[in-house]
Amino acid sequence: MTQTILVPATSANLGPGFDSLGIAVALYLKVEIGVATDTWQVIHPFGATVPSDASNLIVKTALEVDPSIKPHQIKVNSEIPLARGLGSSSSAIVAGLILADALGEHGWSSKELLEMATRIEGHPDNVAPAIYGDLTVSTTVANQVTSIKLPFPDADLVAFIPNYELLTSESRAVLPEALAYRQAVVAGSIGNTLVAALARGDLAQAAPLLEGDCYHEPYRSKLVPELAPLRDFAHANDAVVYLSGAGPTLMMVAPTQTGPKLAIQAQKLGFNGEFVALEIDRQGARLISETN
Ligand SMILES: Nc1ncnc2c1ncn2[C@@H]1O[C@H](COP(=O)(O)OP(=O)(O)OP(=O)(O)O)[C@@H](O)[C@H]1O
Ligand SMILES: N[C@@H](CCO)C(=O)O
Repeated sequence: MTQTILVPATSANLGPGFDSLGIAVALYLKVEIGVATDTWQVIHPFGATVPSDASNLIVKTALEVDPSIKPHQIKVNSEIPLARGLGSSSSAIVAGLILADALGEHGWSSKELLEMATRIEGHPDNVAPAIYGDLTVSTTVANQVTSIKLPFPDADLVAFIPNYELLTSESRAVLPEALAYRQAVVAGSIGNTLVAALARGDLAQAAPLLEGDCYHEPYRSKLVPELAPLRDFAHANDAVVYLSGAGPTLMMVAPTQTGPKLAIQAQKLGFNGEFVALEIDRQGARLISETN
């Protein structure tokens, strides 16, 4: 029997939903569980900077939650670019948890996976949609993670994926230590109203709120100089843009049936990167077992 773990990419924040909102998109991390070996062997396409032994993030995560699992060869293929704001580290963490679940035969629930993944990643906005699929609204209160899955409204998504990396740690380092009370109240109210509009499937009301963030985009825009000109382009085409996760990917949200054409037009802007039309993944992470 062959077992393959499939985990979608994710796009977090959606503007004012900092560290809380996220969507799953149809780019996948695929991990095939191979034969048992003496030491962990990870065959992957990422080059020398990503480890191929037990210190690889996928295996490290698996061993953190179940140190008793035996070494295997695992084969990794990925459509998710690293350090671009499409949740590559969260997908790797979720894949590691499912690897430990499969090898340790634990039968963990999605909620158990969510709790472990949030503890390891530090915030639930990417790991929740990676596990559940679609749009998730999440928070942690008194060490308890709550995540609500909602259908993201009908819309087309076009990601601008720059040719440069931006590590989450670097992008968090430019954020302020504190927000003034009044500013925090406004920021929260924009996020709340966005969630209500998304829950109603009302893209027209959600669109300006997706651009209403006060928590992180004002501080991070200097790291992603394409944000302002892409917003101008988007507005001329009935679309809006938010910084995906910690960046540098920018996500355009556009009316249905317009995404592929918008991606072709936007490519002509001459930015240093690629425009990709993306679908929402409605299902989330899964383990596929096939008999040979
Ligand atoms: N499949 C993988 N296998 C091993 N390590 C990985 C894998 N995917 C990501 N990583 C590690 O995670 C790092 C990227 O994590 P980081 O949190 O900076 O960005 P991201 O998760 O892609 O973006 P964001 O969190 O903003 O959506 C990579 O540089 C690599 O070290
Ligand atoms: N909410 C996180 C996502 C990236 O891990 C951030 O914007 O820093």
